[in-house]
Amino acid sequence: MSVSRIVFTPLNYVGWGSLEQLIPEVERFSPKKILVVTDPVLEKIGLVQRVIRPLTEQGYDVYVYSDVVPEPPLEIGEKLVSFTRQGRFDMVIGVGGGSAMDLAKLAAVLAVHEGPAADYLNLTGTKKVHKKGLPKILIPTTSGTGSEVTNISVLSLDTTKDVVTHDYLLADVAIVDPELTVSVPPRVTAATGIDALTHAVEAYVSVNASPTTDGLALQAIRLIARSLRKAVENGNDKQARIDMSNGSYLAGLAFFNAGVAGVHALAYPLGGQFHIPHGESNAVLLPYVMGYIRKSCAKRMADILNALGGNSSYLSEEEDSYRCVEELERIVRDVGIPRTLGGFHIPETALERLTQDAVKQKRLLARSPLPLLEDDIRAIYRAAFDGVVAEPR
Ligand SMILES: NC(=O)c1ccc[n+]([C@@H]2O[C@H](COP(=O)([O-])OP(=O)(O)OC[C@H]3O[C@@H](n4cnc5c(N)ncnc54)[C@H](O)[C@@H]3O)[C@@H](O)[C@H]2O)c1
Ligand SMILES: [Fe+2]
Repeated sequence: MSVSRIVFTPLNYVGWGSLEQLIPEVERFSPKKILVVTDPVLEKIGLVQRVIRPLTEQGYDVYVYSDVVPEPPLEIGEKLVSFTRQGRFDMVIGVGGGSAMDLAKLAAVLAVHEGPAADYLNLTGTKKVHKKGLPKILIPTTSGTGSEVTNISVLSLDTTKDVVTHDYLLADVAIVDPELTVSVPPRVTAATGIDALTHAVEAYVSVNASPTTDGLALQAIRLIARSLRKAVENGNDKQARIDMSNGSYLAGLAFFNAGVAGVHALAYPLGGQFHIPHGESNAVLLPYVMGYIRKSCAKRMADILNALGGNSSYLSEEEDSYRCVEELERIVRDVGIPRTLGGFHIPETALERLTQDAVKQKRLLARSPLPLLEDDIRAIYRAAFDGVVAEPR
């Protein structure tokens, strides 16, 4: 019998208008000096002001740090950590997509540790996080990463990505208000939505999946399949935004506990080497990775096909796993993300380096239902370059 270790964020508010819970939650911690971590776009469009105005009106001392960039490089994380240590803040609020929330967590935790953030990286670091850090509230403005409920902070390195991860990086409070996502432009809606879908799909087929994460993942897939296209077509579609917020949140809870695997392992080098946004890197690889591994998890792929609302054969799991890959391909195409590496101007000569970097993501690869070795990874990148799903192994 296997035992699943399940961890959730202690308190989550999810729903249209849930931002109203911010003040009472901040009050619980009685902070004297609050750091808000965000990005310049959110400041420019007035979203950050909307979040912090009630705080300043209540007399809180709030400092806005808005130098976060998408797919934040380690150096930006280092700068923010130094700034947080010097600023003597006693609470951190992350407002934004995964990029801002990831840095908010990192800053809150490393504020009470010593040495550079690089020392705490999973692949190359030598130190371990051992203290909880400052209280933190995370408020997503995209429906994608699920970072508001995970214990991971992702940082971009020269050619790939690495993470700082510990349960102390979990938010004290997550506030998931779909109203904050209405302004997300279509291409970002598409990419972040496929990221969330990938979290749910990879969690469902993960070797660490459990009945708890299965329920979360399948419901996430249902909500995303029903509403992602609508949210991309019309950002003001309230029900579609609500579904996507719930879907990405549920997918976050699922993958944080079951793990993501091959799609993310192969996507990280695309982000690192070619600066492709995280969701788009996942989107372009999703059908090719799932097509390659589908025989190792055919029953589960058949379940995913059902959750996607796809056309089940009701005859053969093998046939349905194939149909599932087709359905995933269709969603990626419908939301307008390029379907081959060539669509991102990645040359054939890059495939070997991508392979060598993906091989290093052992933590992720270990959760694939089909063990993915170097030759498998090479074959999947080749398939994504050629635009033809490879024969499953
Ligand atoms: N911690 C985790 O568990 C986890 C999981 C998956 C991905 N990630 C990481 O998260 C990062 C990606 O996060 P993301 O996909 O949310 O994108 P992002 O945070 O990089 O944001 C993408 C763009 O959308 C803009 N944006 C965000 N919200 C907006 C809004 N409401 N209106 C208008 N524009 C808005 C941002 O300003 C930015 O330009 C990557 O670094 C990725 O590796 C983390
Ligand atoms: Fe992701």
